[in-house]
Amino acid sequence: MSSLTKLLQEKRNEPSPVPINNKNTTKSSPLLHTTSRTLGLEHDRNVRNPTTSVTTVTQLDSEDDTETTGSSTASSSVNDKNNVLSSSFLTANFAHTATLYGTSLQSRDLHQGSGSFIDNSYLGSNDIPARKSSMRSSNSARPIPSLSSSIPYSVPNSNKDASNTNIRPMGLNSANSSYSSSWLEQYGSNMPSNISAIDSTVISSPKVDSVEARFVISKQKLQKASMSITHTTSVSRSNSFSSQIGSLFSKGSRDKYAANTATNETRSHSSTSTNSNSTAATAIPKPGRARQSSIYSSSRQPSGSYTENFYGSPSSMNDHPPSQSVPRSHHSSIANLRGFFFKKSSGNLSTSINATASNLSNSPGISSNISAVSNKQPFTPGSYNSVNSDTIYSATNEVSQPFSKRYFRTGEDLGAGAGGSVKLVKRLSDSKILAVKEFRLKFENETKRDYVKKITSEYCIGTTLHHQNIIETVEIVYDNNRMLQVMEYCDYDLFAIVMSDKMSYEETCCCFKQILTGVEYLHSIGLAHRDLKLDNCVINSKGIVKLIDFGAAVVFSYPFSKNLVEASGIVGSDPYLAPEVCIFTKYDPRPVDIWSVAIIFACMILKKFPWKIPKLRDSSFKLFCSGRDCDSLSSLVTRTPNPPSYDNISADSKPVSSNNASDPNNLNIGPQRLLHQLPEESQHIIGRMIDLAPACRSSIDEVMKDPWITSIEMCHQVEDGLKYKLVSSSDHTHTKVDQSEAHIAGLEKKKKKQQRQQK
Ligand SMILES: Nc1ncnc2c1ncn2[C@@H]1O[C@H](COP(=O)(O)OP(=O)(O)OP(=O)(O)O)[C@@H](O)[C@H]1O
Repeated sequence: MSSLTKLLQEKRNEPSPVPINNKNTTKSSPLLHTTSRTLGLEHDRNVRNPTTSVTTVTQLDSEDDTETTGSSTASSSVNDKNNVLSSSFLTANFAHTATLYGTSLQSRDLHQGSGSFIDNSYLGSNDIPARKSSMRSSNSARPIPSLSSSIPYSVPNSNKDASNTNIRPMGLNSANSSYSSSWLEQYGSNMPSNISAIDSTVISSPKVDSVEARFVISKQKLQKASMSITHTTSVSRSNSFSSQIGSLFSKGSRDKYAANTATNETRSHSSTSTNSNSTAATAIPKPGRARQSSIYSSSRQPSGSYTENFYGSPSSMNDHPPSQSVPRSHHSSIANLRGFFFKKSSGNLSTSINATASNLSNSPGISSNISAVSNKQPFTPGSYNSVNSDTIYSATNEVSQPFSKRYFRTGEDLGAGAGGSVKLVKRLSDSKILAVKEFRLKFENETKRDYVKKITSEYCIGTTLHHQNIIETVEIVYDNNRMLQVMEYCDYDLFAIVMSDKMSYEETCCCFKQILTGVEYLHSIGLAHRDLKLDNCVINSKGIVKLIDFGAAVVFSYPFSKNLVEASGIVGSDPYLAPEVCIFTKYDPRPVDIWSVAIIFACMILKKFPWKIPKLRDSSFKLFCSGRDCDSLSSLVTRTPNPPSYDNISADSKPVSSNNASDPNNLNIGPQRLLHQLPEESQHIIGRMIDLAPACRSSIDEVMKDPWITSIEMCHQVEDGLKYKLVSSSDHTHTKVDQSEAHIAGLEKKKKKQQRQQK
């Protein structure tokens, strides 16, 4: 399969048919700074059987092969629907995600076609039929090049086998482009008639069900003293909730940040119940699943004997699976895990990794009972009455007692998603309130291997990460045929706080910077989250934001290696997805995180999504892509580090609003479409973070060095002996909402109640 790297190389060797802004060609991308080197190719454990692959997702229907923005021409006029904007650009993107969930392609199509996710008013009327058609036929479509292959990375022997393209030296230009130009073919279509405004009104969180367990993470010594956790009951939300809650944010909230800043000063001190009537919408379009879980997709990886070997041998987690079962076994998730830890860690860490792996594989019944237990097994309050409970990981020494003797479930659900459900529990020893994630059971159509990979990845990551902006895992237990992850509890979902519409601008910036700090930590250790969204940020009573849900996290770099391990699959939630995820089979996951965090910031400011999905069928996104002196999304996404036009946005060069679509200063098209709605001081770095080209996108290090980011006062904790001391910012306080609305589940309950009352 061709790759983005190859595509870029191809572009460099051939004159670009469309002028591209190359003003600052000397500026180097953080992704491109490393020296060229030949890589030892590693097998891609994610290579699918082409006959069954659904997670590759990079198949485009012939109708979708081109994607043209119609940028820099009057054809991108917002007001003239007769102007031609290449429908190839419009349609090329949507097909990718649609194929992700394997058999869900059609269901997703139908789902979207029903308007449950993309309301008809959001899309051009001409888009919907075309999209349906394309999606349904995408199974027979040609594969799309991977982002990683088009990105400027060196891809030795990349034209030999797609399986060899998932690891590339970070920052190298590629060669040997075999990228098919067919998908760049252009064909026109009429502009949708209703694309004049960013009209996404739904903060939704499609399920994150794609997971690549690329590594095993060993436990580290918990060095921090336990953080104080507020003992507060709460209700839950999950991404499924947020996906259902629909139009939580009013359309009219655009440009409200200034007003909110003024009015929220007083409101932010409120700890009373949230008056969400103004923000909770009645219409609740339910977004479709953003993607199919690569881990859930049996086609994503070969199944069969490897699974049996995995379970059959306690040490098999650290062994390469049989090559005949997993042709790319040497780069299997287990191998990845080994590499990650053995290289990075001392003997202590390696030992603990092995112990973790052994514990998992030796856990009674974990192999034999996975399939036997019903996914609908009831989980009643106080039901931790296990007769068979093994502690796999614990940050404390209080594991002599069975799990059921040490915890009591309060009955409160905190949330549920693709990975499982999260409950509120009380630790009996100190009455501390904690959260317990009960990993889901294996799906019927899921292989044991895929299931264990999913579980292993998430809980191992949880035990490894230690940072104030990352949720702390207290214990991992195998109890009653289920994996349980005990975590610190946070009182609020950031989603719920944003929903309250009480956040001050300074508070928003603080949360934004805390999220960035968490991402900085993740990226510094070679991990990418891949599902960053409001739903996956919780905040404690002290105003400390923590990232949760590492079910989609991947290793992109192993210790002492400069090779980039590319991620694959459309993983994440539609509105937060970076465009390259929807186009290429493989991509660098770091810029994906950066993009998602920028979308989070935009959501916090605008109280709505800029677009519902980063595909050209989404009129708002199409307009965002337009006006860039480039006529195709593929060209935009595969650009080398040539600073985009909006890169130079400043107070001096701020464009003047115009209604003329051909006017480069038209705020309705191009990056200004979104950026002009954001605070001026944020526009530069946010613009860099949502650069369509991942190679040009700011790295987390660049983001953290941005003058505006640096100036943000961020609440944080500092070590004070064995404890942590809160350092609160002086320019804001953190919003507290009533516990009945602190989590999405509470908002959902309220919404259902309102619906009942309306009937
Ligand atoms: N430590 C925590 N404290 C408070 N609430 C939490 C905590 N962990 C999870 N939650 C709540 O539970 C919900 C589900 O958690 P999580 O996202 O880990 O589940 P999931 O099944 O992996 O979801 P997804 O479908 O996004 O993968 C979260 O959205 C959040 O509301």
